[in-house]
Amino acid sequence: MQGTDPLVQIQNLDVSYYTKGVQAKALHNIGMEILPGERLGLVGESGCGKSTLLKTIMGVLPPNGKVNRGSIEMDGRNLIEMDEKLRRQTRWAEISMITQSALNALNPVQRIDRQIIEAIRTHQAMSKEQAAERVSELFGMVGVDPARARDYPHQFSGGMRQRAVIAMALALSPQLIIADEPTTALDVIVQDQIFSRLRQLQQDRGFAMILVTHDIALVVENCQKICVMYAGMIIEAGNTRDIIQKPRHPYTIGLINAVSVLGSVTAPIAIPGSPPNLFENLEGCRFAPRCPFASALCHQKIPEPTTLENGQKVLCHHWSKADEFSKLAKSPETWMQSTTATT
Ligand SMILES: Nc1ncnc2c1ncn2[C@@H]1O[C@H](COP(=O)(O)OP(=O)(O)OP(=O)(O)O)[C@@H](O)[C@H]1O
Repeated sequence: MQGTDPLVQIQNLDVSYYTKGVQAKALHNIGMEILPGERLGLVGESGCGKSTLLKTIMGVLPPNGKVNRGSIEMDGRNLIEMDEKLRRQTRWAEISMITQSALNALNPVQRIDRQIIEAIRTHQAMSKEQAAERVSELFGMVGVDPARARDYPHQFSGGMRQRAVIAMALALSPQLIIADEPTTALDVIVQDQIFSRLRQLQQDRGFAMILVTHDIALVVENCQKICVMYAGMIIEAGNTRDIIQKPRHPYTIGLINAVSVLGSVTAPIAIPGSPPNLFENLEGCRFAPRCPFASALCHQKIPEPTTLENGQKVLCHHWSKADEFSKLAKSPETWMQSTTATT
């Protein structure tokens, strides 16, 4: 079910890491909103800032990470300005996370039910018996026999462990679940099973979900909305169907062509080169050095965001030529023309 007021609204968010006094601008001017009950996919290559954005939403940035500007509003409160005690209460109870590796999320020397019972009782006044009942219910929800709840993590297969982590994320019925590459370590069949279960749970229980992945095909299958990140910025966002049918940013066009079925190209075309080093001073559009369509302006000036009639947002000086770019981008030779691509 979708309402009109956003559940979470992020505005003008800048986050940097400081290493030996040198600043890496990991997030620059991030703006996005998540409606209640919405599934939003956040895609981009490794190092583009996806994890930094999630950690900022969860309030778990490492000590050298700093929010320099912006707000994250949830239920009328700015999470960035909230004191740490209140912030801790929102974690798991209002926003929870399913991490890349279930092995990292679960304590290997503790039975799984105890871990979930402890997580529940840290936030809610509940007897051990009531919490244990809740664990059985949660196991049923994620499709694992509740009788297995007393196992240790190593007694579970990879898929079962990831289901246990999903059970933990659901334990306190949060309004937002962030899933960070939740199935990367699993084979394709188990991946499909986990995603169909997650979608079902999301529809039944109505929580909103941010799915973070480098795999745009997963977003197409699972999310109504998509945000494409590049080098710390959201360069395109909107309804998944609109963006797949009519991408307006050359980077999004490239990501789609890297998956042949989506890009309807005979063989996947990789985008040559790699994202910029964020510790360097970057001028102009951050994708310009790899973009086959970049002009002199692109190398000099960061584009202003444009919002199209369908609500699609794009950050490209030349978005109006995107149909032409899409045609040219289906040829691998086009990508070889980008001036400073390194591979
Ligand atoms: N603790 C840190 N200290 C300094 N720089 C960091 C730190 N964590 C991340 N970075 C840098 O911030 C940028 C964004 O990294 P981030 O991990 O958010 O990207 P990502 O898109 O999640 O990548 P991946 O898909 O590989 O997890 C990268 O340039 C990375 O090197």
